[in-house]
Amino acid sequence: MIELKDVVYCRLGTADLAGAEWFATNILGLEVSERRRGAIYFKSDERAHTLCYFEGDPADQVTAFELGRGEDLQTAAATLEALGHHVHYGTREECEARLVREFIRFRDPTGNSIEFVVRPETTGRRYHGTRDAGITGFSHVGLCTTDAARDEAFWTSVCNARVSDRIGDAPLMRLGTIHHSIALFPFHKAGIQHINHQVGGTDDIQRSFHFVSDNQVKITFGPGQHPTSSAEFLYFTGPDGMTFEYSTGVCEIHDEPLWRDRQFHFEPKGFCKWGSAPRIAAFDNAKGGDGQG
Ligand SMILES: O=C/C=C/C(C(=O)O)=C(/O)C(=O)O
Ligand SMILES: [Fe+2]
Repeated sequence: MIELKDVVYCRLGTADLAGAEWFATNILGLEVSERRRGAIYFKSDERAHTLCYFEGDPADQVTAFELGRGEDLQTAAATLEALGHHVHYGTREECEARLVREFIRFRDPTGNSIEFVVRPETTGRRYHGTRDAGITGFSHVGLCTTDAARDEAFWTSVCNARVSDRIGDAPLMRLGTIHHSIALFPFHKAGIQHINHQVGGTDDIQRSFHFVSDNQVKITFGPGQHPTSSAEFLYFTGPDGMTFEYSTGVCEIHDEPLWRDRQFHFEPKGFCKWGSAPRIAAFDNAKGGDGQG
């Protein structure tokens, strides 16, 4: 079993690095932690970085998870190779570019590019956003899946994820006590479906709703409240069509052996307690939106 501790960063290719920086700082509210040739690193909490935009193909999207120790990485690589995954071992320069000690990269069964990393850098210095979005940290990713049952089995049997709830066939899975760190949404191709940052409270969701709309950024869902995690949320569209989510109040699961995953219906009520309908492609089967994400 590959023991994942947490989701640690996303890397997104873009043809417009300056535009991505403008959005990440002025709209999303992240802090630039470092600039390198062809790449900009962003902080959202005490970690050295939780998002990196780099000059490249917007289809080049990576999600990284932290493993405990170097030995775990070797074992994980052997497990993945035995299952037929091609495993790339990060070179010294690639590790340096990710601020990690070691990493491997492979594709999950859908084809999502995943990195397992050891010893990602932290700063011990709190994050200070360009605008006061109230961000408390990077928290989870939604990944597209072309076969939810197959990919759920990968994340829960090969890795240590546990299903907290399902919406239709879409599992929301935890790695620690937070309700979910990974969610899988059925879609016809691989990709990051959304990137979540937690914010301090309802005020931040409401203030961002007005701020984001006033800045002509497309809101695709919310404000609303998820019946699954109880989190209040707002989704909006960033560079290259990426969906970003702010949420607050995600529930934690502490009664681990007793928790039973719940089944929610894949329709608007399964997504929002307040009646907001999603306009996000991978939520489109929910019949609530126009499929634009
Ligand atoms: O509507 C589905 C999403 C549910 C949740 C949640 O319960 O918090 C998410 O954050 C998500 O996967 O986007
Ligand atoms: Fe989410």
